[in-house]
Amino acid sequence: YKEGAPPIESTTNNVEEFLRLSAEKGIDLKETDFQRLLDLGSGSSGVVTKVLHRPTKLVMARKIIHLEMKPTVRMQILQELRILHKCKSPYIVGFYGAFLTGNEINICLEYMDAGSLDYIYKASGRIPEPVLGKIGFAVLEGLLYLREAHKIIHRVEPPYVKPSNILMNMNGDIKICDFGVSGELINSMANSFVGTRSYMAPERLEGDNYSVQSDVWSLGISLIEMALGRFPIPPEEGKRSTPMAIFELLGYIVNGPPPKLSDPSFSVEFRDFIDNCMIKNPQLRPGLKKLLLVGH
Ligand SMILES: CCOC(=O)c1ccc2n[nH]cc2c1
Repeated sequence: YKEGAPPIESTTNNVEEFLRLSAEKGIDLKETDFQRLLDLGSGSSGVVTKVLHRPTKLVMARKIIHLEMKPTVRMQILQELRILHKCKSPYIVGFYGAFLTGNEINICLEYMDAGSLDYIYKASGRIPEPVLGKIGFAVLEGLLYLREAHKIIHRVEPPYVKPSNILMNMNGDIKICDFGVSGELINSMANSFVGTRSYMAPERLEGDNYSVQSDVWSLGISLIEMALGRFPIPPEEGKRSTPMAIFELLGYIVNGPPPKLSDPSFSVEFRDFIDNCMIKNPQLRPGLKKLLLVGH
């Protein structure tokens, strides 16, 4: 980077560039080096802001998680987040590093300038099948990478595969973020966890032990949501006078038929792919590798 050069927006090798620079010049991330540029939203796990890291002129997404926690837990969380330095995949949002400010954990991530897919589908109406195919492929590859390369299976809750956790940039890259690498972070957030258990697979809602297949269910219901432009439970929104309450919705997921993409404007192959993701019995639901084969 050169003094006075424009901020470096999102290109996929930013993280390597940053890590080279920071190693070379001994730069470590600290609060005073950041300039806030724009609020990106607050997800289930924290407030995210577009920031400029002045020393490297890199634009980043900084996620701030406020946690009242004992110093030992804080150090444990930072230690666990270091795993993210090793997560290098075209399907996983890049990680620049993390640091503490008071009672907050600051996680600095690759900035994805097209935003999250829940924002995108809400802005564009529905997402066309060819794009949904790319999304499905990217998420499956990302999950497979996390599981194979780092033995990270998504921990208990919240479900990580949902449209707000799938990000896109103007290069057309699709990456997942917010996967549960830090057990302590998840535990600390568990009681402050609010929101969308509705992406959770029926077996998880019934408290069965975690199965990796649960992410497949979450992917399926996310793809239907992006295909239809609305969360697919209850099936026909129009027929109801009142919106379904969350406990009714969870009961429906556990006891009702699985959501289906029956719209004939989608190919038979895609609808079969979705039906496979939405098989209620996790033993019968296909795994990541099988679905990646189906996809081709
Ligand atoms: C509201 C939840 O948004 C996020 O978690 C998040 C994470 C990394 C990002 N890079 N660019 C945009 C991002 C957004």
